[in-house]
Amino acid sequence: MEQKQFQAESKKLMDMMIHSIYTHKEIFLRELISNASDAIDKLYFKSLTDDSVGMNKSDFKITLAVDKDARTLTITDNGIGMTKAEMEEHLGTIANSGSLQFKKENNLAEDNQIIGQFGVGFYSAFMVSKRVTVKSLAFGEKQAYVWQSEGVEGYTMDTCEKDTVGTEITLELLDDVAADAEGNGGENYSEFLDQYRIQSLVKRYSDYIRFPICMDMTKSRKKEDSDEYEEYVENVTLNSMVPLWHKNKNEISEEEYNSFYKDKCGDYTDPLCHMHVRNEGTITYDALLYIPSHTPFNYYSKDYEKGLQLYANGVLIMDRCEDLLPDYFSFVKGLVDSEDLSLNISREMLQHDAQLRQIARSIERTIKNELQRMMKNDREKYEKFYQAFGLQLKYGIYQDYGMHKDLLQDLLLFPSSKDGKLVSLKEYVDRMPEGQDKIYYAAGESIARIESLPQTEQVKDKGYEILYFTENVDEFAIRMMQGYQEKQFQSVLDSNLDLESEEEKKELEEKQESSKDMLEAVKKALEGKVGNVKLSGRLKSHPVCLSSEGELSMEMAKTLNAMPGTEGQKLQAQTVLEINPEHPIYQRLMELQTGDSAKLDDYAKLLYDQALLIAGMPVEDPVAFSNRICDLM
Ligand SMILES: Nc1ncnc2c1ncn2[C@@H]1O[C@H](COP(=O)(O)OP(=O)(O)OP(=O)(O)O)[C@@H](O)[C@H]1O
Repeated sequence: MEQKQFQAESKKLMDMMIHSIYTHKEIFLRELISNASDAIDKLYFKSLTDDSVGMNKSDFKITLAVDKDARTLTITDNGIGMTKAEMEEHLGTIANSGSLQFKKENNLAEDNQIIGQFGVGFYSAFMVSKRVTVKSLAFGEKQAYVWQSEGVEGYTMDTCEKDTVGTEITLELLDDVAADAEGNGGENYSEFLDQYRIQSLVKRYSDYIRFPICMDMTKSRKKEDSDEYEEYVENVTLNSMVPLWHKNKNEISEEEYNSFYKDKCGDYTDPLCHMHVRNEGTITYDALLYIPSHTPFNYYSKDYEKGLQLYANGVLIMDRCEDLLPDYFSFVKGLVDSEDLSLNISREMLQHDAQLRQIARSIERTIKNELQRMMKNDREKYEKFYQAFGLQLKYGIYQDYGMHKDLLQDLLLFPSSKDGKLVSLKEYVDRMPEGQDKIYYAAGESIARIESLPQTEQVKDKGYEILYFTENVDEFAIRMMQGYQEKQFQSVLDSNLDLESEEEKKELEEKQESSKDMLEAVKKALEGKVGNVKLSGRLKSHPVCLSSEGELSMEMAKTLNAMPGTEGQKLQAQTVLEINPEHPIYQRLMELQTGDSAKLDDYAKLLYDQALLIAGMPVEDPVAFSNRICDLM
């Protein structure tokens, strides 16, 4: 059988290369600067073993120049240059990367800084140019060559004058295209002649190229001893070169960390803390992570977008890589830089999610450890963090059927009945008195509201601490956790609290039996509003209280019923009206049961409404409630 080669229609391929690979035209500058940086790296590498290069690291630079009249942008480097053959091979052949070849030939380690690998980036220049001219003098050569192309039709090559080693690429920008009547389809290429636009593109994509990227910028200043202004030209280095995260931690001041955060993450206040990580395990990456000191205004809304910036070898790949952060740590800001990423050809995406997942897992651990350290060593700071983002951690526990509870449960804090301070679950369990085997909590609108609930009295009298759940998600979250350190959570608003002694229970049962008819009559009067009416062993000063039975508590039902889309299908907690047998009202009810059943009805309804009000719930018929009170008065 005959072996055949695949054929490629090179014009079509080139057209696809130019118009289909990249989403944003502006990245052409990133690609050409990366090529210039690679060329310099190659010559620098040579200079380490070859004295004839005659250059120091500080001599290398990339220059950008704009000529508005000629509509050209020129990118010049004093790197290794290209020979005639190399120009033909690398610029005349799609997907032929001289940089990849160089890495292979020189056995460069994986962590070298050379960026190019696919052999396509150069062609992005044609997204914005009608003609591209490359003049180059290769190191060690006497003759320079010029390569010129207008895109798909091919290229020309010739000798040219060039005295210095390196490459100069001139882009003749395309003409602007006016938008149609609806404002669609317009293209503005002139923006790439604007010095500030170029400056911002360099800052955005190429800030950490390790050689200076310089440009003459026209600025304006006040003339000395005059109110007039004059223009002057200043050669400005546009990039910061050394990424902050590549510096040694002990060389970076708090101030530097903070101003980097404010600059990059668009916050006007200092962050609460930073994490500077260098990971050298199976996957190598650097990360600079921050926790803001306040909740962003849109944080708990759909508009908030989580994510970290992602760099590959100091070149920006993605502005917001969502996959690097789990939702429960979505408040974290910052960046990750890795040499180990498999990029796709446009450098806009990653090839293998596995690497990203590995980095994300490691980052998750870092954040958790940092928060735990803060909780232990700087409680005040942690509580500040918790005020801002604690709610998100609770959502995290509730999410995914409680899958993340082990990771997050020790980061939770709740206000407590003990001293009004926030307490962690571990602290709660560690200080539980002997005999207590459950974690008690009470859910309600506010701490003040919960503290006034009659049901809390008995638990406090026992010397047990109560966690106050004031946020809607609290009770849902702990239901997902089921328990903590083998201790069950127990709502003090549950009707089966079971805190009485055997003797007390017996006494209550007897009384319950003898009050059966009255309790039955009260239940009947309430017309199905409560599932049960019973005598209570836990009430002290209050005549009645409302508690619930079963999985769904009253607070949970309230939350679920407030959700959009639940109209017309309200959930109902199984409620129990508890009556205090030690209160004078009990005696009165017993009397009425045998005497005036109409009055008993009224009293039952009144007591139920009172119980609702104490529980922080609205009475169903306020007018009827008010009329009944007036009748009594
Ligand atoms: N300024 C330059 N100086 C020297 N050689 C260059 C220059 N620009 C491009 N080259 C050569 O042309 C080759 C092709 O460049 P191109 O940008 O298309 O791909 P690449 O940089 O190798 O890979 P990638 O597509 O990943 O960026 C480079 O590998 C390099 O050998």
